[in-house]
Amino acid sequence: MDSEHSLAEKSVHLASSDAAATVQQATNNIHATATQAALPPLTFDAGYLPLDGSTTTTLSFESGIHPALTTTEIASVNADTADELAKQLANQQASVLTETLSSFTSNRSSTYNGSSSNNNNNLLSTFSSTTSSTSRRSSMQMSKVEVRETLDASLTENADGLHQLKQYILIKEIGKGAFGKVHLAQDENTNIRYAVKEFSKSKLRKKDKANLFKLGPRGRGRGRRGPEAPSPLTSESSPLDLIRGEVAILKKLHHPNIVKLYEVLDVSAEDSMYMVFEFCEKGVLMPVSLTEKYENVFSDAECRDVFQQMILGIEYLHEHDIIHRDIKPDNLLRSGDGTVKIVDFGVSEMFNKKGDDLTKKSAGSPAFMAPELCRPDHGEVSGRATDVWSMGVTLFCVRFGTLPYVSESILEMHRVIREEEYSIPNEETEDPRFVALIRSVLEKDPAKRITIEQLRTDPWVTNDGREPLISKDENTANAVTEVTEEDLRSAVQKISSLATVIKAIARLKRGIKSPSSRPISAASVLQSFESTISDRMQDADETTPIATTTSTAVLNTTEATPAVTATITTTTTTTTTTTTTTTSSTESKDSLAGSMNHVSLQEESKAAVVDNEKKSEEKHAEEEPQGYQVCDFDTGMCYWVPSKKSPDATNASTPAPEPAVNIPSIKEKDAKSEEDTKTEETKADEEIKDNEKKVEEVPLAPPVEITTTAPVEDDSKDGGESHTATKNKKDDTGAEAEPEGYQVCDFNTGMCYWVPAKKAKMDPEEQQQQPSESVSTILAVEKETKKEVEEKEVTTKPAATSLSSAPASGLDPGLGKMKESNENKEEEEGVGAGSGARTPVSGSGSPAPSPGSLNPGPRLIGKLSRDRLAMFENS
Ligand SMILES: Nc1ncnc2c1ncn2[C@@H]1O[C@H](COP(=O)(O)OP(=O)(O)OP(=O)(O)O)[C@@H](O)[C@H]1O
Repeated sequence: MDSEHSLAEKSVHLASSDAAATVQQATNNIHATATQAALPPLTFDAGYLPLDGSTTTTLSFESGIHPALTTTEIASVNADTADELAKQLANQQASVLTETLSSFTSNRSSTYNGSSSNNNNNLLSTFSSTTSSTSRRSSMQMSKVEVRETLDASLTENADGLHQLKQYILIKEIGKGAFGKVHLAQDENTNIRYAVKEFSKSKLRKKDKANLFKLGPRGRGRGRRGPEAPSPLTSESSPLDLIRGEVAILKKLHHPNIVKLYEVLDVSAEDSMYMVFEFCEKGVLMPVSLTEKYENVFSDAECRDVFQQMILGIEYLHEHDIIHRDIKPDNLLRSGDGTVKIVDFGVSEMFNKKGDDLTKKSAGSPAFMAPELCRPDHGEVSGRATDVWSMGVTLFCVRFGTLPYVSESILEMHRVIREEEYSIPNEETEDPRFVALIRSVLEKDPAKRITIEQLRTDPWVTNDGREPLISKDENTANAVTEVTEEDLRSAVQKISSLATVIKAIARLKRGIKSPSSRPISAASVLQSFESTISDRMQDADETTPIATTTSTAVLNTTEATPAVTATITTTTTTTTTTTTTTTSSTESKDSLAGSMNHVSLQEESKAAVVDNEKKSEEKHAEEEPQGYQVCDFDTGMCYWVPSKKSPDATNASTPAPEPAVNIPSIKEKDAKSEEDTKTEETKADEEIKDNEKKVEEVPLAPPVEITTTAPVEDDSKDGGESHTATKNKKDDTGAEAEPEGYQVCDFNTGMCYWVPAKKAKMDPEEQQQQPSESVSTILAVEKETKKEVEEKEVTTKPAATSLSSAPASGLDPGLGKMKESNENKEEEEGVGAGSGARTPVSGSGSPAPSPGSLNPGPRLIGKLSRDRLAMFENS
């Protein structure tokens, strides 16, 4: 076992193999022993004991290896509890186990508290002491578990004829979800039981496609939100992407009231994927029916206990900017000790901006949906308030066995929820505090609805202070605070303005430390960035695999060894490397956790980076086609602009720009004298100022007369006939409308162009989501020498002409229909890759009309100054 796992190991010298077997047995049965009255206040899942029959065995408490090993409440496991456990185990080796457990526990605690320098975040054991609601409320410390993802799992049949997935023996079906069955499974090594949820990949794909049409590029797919939100599947996508969003959320959450996810398995040869969850043996809180009353309702005290746990779980989620959006009794399971577990994050949404919870999406089950969501065009609503409403409906159900609002059709249900009042059964005999609480939770006006914060001190919830909840700090203490790949990804994902994206890149290039002062590896940022780009582009077309190529070209990414990637920090990253391999991604993640205080690049790594860069440049020179990509971040469209040397450059007469990859390497930079740099900077500043002046001179809404032979969608009847359209229409008020078109920028050169375009049809929701960035906010990366700038201008202008045939449909993120029609056009017109000077690498399905067939084409807008860059950074 490698050193990373050493903390979690403990060698135990046992007198005999019999003793070893005893300990094995005892450990396997810890969970049962504890829960089945032998040790009521303490339960913990067994450790993994790979016994070899000898006199020495190893206790492996490592969740990274074995999913059973999840710490739930380390803090409460101390020498005493271990001692107590040992007594109960009643075997001759108990003291050994006791010692082992306590020593392991103290090790873990110190690691958890950050005092260990080892990067052992994923090495955790499973101990919990949560059986009574008091203990549940009093100790919420949990630690992280690394969720394993296996892409090549296989489903086999064991000797008993049972299906087996890795070590999980599928015992029986315990439920059915929308995408497949849920199985009770048992780990053949530890006998610990799990709920293994099966997903049909084909069903997920169908849903993914359906949502693609329904919701547009940002609202699509199961678990589509925040970091690691799945892209529409391409032939190259991992099937895991289908559930990536849900997995990403669950990975971040470590709370007793949130179901624990241990593993995600993809059986590549079959239609199934599996998520391995902690088993909640008491099942759903209660069945809910639209028509029948559930008779076995909860007592007042039980309701309080359940509701308190819901508050804690939801508070924890909201604190981490996650909105569940489907709270209902069906999604509240109970473990053996009665702990409520919130499950099913399939429609949950993770907000990337702290405090932001505004959502436009309607999700969840109609009967539990808040009134503000029960409108076809409800605009942005507070996700937190909608979760509170659903909690209220759930509480109503568990208390009265019925729903507050019932209707047979969804539309009517929406109307009833919006407009009608519910009645509380036997209100007169009900606890007035409960009635008051229900009324404040089921308040139709979200602004007046009680908040989670207020629920904490509600008289019924706390039973007039006699049963207080643990403090918010304690409840949310186990925050996932370190910067992870996911965080970065999400940060970039939510960056909607072109300026912000450029700013991020500019910062990266200039090696400015992130505002949070956290060391973020260049690789991570670049990788996040490229994911965003590729995600957006894949939004535009799920049929063309583009991610890797595109990101590589845009960001001048090259392969880096994991070791190098892991040590890069922002201070000196400049043009260092990134990688798209899984290995380096992991390494990079580790580096984030492990290098929190580093601000400079170590010499060793620097040399490695330079070396690597050189190698990769050589490699790219051989492999990469010459050219560069320009991207419009508002639409997510990117285009490949071949350079002179490019094999794609069919329009050889048009001088193409140099590949936009000439950001000075560290090596080059180091070689320049400071003086040279200063002179260059001064020159560049002057040039930038000039350009800025040009930017200001460019009218934001230039009236453009467009003559085109390309069929414009609205005028499709005209076929390929030539016609003229005035793009700048006046709106109702007579004001000059925004120019129609889009910006493309080459981030390496900092050059931006305005490309007039035909009117895009856009889903109104999407249209609102799409940022509209004014031209004046375009900024450029500095540090170009005057010469370089001049060269760029000279060389890029012709390219701009070639770009004039950029498909206007690139504006349209509505995708589905547009894509179809574009594909048809492409066939009809015989236009495609290689037919023009530029090929849309996004594979958006947009045609690449022949040069000159569209509008006058992009115009150079210019660059922004350092001042403006600084202004963005300060804002
Ligand atoms: N972790 C678990 N422990 C025990 N039983 C579970 C667990 N997860 C699911 N189940 C059982 O399986 C049933 C179906 O669960 P599942 O979450 O798949 O249903 P669903 O709400 O339709 O979800 P989805 O829409 O995501 O498929 C649940 O009602 C419950 O009985």
